[in-house]
Amino acid sequence: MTAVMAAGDSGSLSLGGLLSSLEKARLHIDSDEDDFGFLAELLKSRELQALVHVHNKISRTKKVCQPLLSNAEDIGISIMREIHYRTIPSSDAIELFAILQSPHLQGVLQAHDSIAAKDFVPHLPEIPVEVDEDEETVKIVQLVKSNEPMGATIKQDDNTGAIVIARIMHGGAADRSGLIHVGDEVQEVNNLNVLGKTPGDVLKILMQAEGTITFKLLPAGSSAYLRESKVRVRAYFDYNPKEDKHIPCKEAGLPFKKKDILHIVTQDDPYWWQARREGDRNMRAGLIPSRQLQEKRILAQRQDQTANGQIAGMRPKSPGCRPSPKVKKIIYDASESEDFDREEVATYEEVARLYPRPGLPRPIVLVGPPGVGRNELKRRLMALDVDKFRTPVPMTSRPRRPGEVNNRDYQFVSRDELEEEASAGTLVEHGEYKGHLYGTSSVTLKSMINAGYVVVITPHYQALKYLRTAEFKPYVIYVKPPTLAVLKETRMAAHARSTFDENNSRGFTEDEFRDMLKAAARIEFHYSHWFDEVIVNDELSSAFELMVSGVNKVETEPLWVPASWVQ
Ligand SMILES: Nc1ncnc2c1ncn2[C@@H]1O[C@H](COP(=O)(O)OP(=O)(O)OP(=O)(O)O)[C@@H](O)[C@H]1O
Repeated sequence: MTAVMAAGDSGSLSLGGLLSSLEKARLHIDSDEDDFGFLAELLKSRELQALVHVHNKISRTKKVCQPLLSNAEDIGISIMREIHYRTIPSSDAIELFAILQSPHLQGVLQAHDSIAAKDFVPHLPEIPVEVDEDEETVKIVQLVKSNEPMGATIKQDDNTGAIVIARIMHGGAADRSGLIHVGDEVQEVNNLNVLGKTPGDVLKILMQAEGTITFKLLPAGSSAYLRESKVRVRAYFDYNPKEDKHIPCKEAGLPFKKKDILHIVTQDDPYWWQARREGDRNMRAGLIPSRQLQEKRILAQRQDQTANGQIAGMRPKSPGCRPSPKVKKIIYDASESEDFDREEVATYEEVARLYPRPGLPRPIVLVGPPGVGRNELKRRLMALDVDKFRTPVPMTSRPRRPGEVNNRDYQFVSRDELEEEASAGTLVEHGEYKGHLYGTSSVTLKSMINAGYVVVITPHYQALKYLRTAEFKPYVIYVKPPTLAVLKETRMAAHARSTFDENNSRGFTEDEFRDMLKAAARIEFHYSHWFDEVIVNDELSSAFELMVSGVNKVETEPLWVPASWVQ
């Protein structure tokens, strides 16, 4: 039996006409009465009539119901952002903001995007088909060749040598036709038998073909179709398929940059996932290396680099070689080698949108190399609104100095108390300096967050491992030093005080600037995947402005965070 399928048939159906043709045919065809009875019942059934009614209604509508995009929700957010940054928004803009912010409209936009991305197909059980052993069911599929790639890849079946569909790209022409599935065997292309041909031969035929291309396909045994997953990930590396020797089809690859949010459409293949860049209007998915493949690649690359000594400078120094600590304040008690002990292979992180929670602001965490200006930025931010921004007072075991006030400058506690807190794991960071312990209590931090303050902290970068949790949901800003030349110029012009000098009595030395840049390189190498924002602290006023707009963004916009923080 040959079933001819054509996408987009919009002709109206008449069940009455079909029924009378069936009655007429009954007299001439020698067939089982039961079969005729079954068909007649089906054509008379109310369910089928209702379906046909809906079909006819839709097909009579002049407008073609095709989604123009699948990122309406993102566009809504961009408009809200645009309105938010207007100094004096018009009343219409304010009204639009309120409409876009309403959960109902956001739900509608989300539903629209799911439908546009075909993220709605229910899992139906397979319909058992009884096929005559000698008879093969083939399907004829026609696709119109255009500038857009076909959205399918082919390969030669290892066992049978037949040409089969290897992959269907989500949202591509083949996928949209709904008629081609992974595993379908290609028998003919434009009436040319492809039996015994290689995938290369078939590609040549396809390249030479013009207009409509007709495929004769033998459907795969299982018609497992693709269902889009809802997984979003943040990529932690740059990817260019053109430079990837191993990708099955370079044209089908999806290039992306570190920190891009990707919508993973399928993870069926252990090595090659299909994804779209979030917010990309192009509904066609592309191939990207799976987490498993990328982890293997990174580990192999690191082994090579280590063997060639390329990352030797990044490796932990032996204790004997470590320079004596110069940091004035808290010396965090984790050694540099901790970076390596806990090192993970950063490939993708599953993310979800976290909407601002009124009365429960996210803490702002400033990290960066010592001396870069985190405390200066924090001080300026706190001065903007003393009732809104707070910073926890650190604890110390050192005796109170004249003029110091308990709970303002430090919480003065005994060494035993601090040690107990540290071993109970209730400190987000702690360290020892000149024989005295210092630490920041996670209890204080939590109570400030729960009281509705925007907490601003400047912990040691290694504390990120303990802070970046669902409990605190921090927004991490990395304060990056500018180039050596700009560092020297800006700090000298501002008579900046060296934080490496205990008394803050002198400016930074050239060596200290160089140390700052070295520390920055190390922090970026190990922790950059955790930064929500990077601010280069060159001109203090512009760095501060960037920080203020980052802080505003956290309060007003849904932002991507690890998926586990949202569940
Ligand atoms: N962009 C800048 N231009 C000029 N001077 C700056 C700039 N940023 C910071 N400074 C100055 O540099 C000095 C060190 O800054 P700050 O105390 O904020 O460093 P820090 O990152 O908190 O260091 P540490 O982590 O060692 O405490 C201060 O005198 C500060 O005013």
